[in-house]
Amino acid sequence: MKRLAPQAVESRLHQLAQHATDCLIEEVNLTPKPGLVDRRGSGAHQDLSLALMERSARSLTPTFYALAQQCWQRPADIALRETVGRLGREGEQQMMAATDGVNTHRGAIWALGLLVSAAAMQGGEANSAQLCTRAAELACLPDRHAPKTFSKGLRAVHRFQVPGAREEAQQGFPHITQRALPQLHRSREAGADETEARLDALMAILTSLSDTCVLNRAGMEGLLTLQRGAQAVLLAGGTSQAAGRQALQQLDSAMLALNASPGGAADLLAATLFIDRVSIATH
Ligand SMILES: CC(C)(COP(=O)(O)OP(=O)(O)OC[C@H]1O[C@@H](n2cnc3c(N)ncnc32)[C@H](O)[C@@H]1O)[C@@H](O)C(=O)NCCC(=O)NCCS
Ligand SMILES: Nc1ncnc2c1ncn2[C@@H]1O[C@H](COP(=O)(O)OP(=O)(O)OP(=O)(O)O)[C@@H](O)[C@H]1O
Repeated sequence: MKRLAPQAVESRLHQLAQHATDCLIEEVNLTPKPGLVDRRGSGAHQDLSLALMERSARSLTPTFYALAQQCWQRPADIALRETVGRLGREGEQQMMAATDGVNTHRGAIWALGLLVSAAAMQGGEANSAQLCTRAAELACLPDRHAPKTFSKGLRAVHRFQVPGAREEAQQGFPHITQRALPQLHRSREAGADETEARLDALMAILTSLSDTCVLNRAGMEGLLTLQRGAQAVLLAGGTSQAAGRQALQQLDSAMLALNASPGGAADLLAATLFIDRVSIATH
């Protein structure tokens, strides 16, 4: 690993934290997303808004910075896992303080927190596969201090016997490496503009993610509706095509009718944008 001067390290740590926050802000501003908060409004959410999501994203920069600082050029071991867990939980408290108790970004703190940590472990230089592998190593390690509390995500994982946020990270974010990033690149190369390419990447995640946010609100039927709807957008040529945009509009209406929204997929899209920004290109 390269040895950087202290000032260069400091600037890289700040950059990683700022990129993570920027990706959250870009995710929420991406429009139109099915059922999610975007520039048009709150989607299927009563307690969320664009302004609240942006405030929440900004409150997380110090958490991402602390994660990067603690993880800089360190190997994945239990001590580091426990530090990351503590900082992640403190980040959740920062978020809750900034939003008056509304859960805006719990899943995003988890995914982006692990990826910021992974980028720092690699000394700020890694390709997407290395980033996801390092993040998975951390996610697989036990954290003695993790509270054994009830969560909506765990309830869905047990009830429907599907992988959730924890498993996605432990498996090295397959929805990012095998779906979202390849789709993002394919759509860009096919001439889609950046908004269309990002929406297509979101659709690619949605085609197979077992999003516990959707399962909790709309059950397995709701999740299947979402997965088929996203597939229809991509089969119609993606959101750069009129038929693809129309399929997306139908999917949005279906999600609003089900009062459901794929918050987990939105988190993974933000994480995809982060990897796209910080990783060394290998494709
Ligand atoms: C693993 C987490 C997300 C808790 O998972 P759990 O399923 O119990 O949680 P909860 O219902 O609170 O939140 C789940 C969130 O994950 C996202 N999500 C849902 N489904 C999925 C999925 N299939 N894949 C990825 N993300 C998903 C959604 O945003 C959802 O709101 C996390 O909050 C956690 O354990 N944090 C502890 C602190 C820690 O160790 N942090 C380290 C990194 S900073
Ligand atoms: N643009 C977005 N719009 C909506 N949700 C998003 C967006 N981006 C990320 N999310 C994620 O979605 C999650 C919100 O999901 P959900 O509403 O299911 O959470 P909850 O408050 O725990 O549950 P509920 O609202 O069903 O009571 C947030 O934790 C956040 O990680």
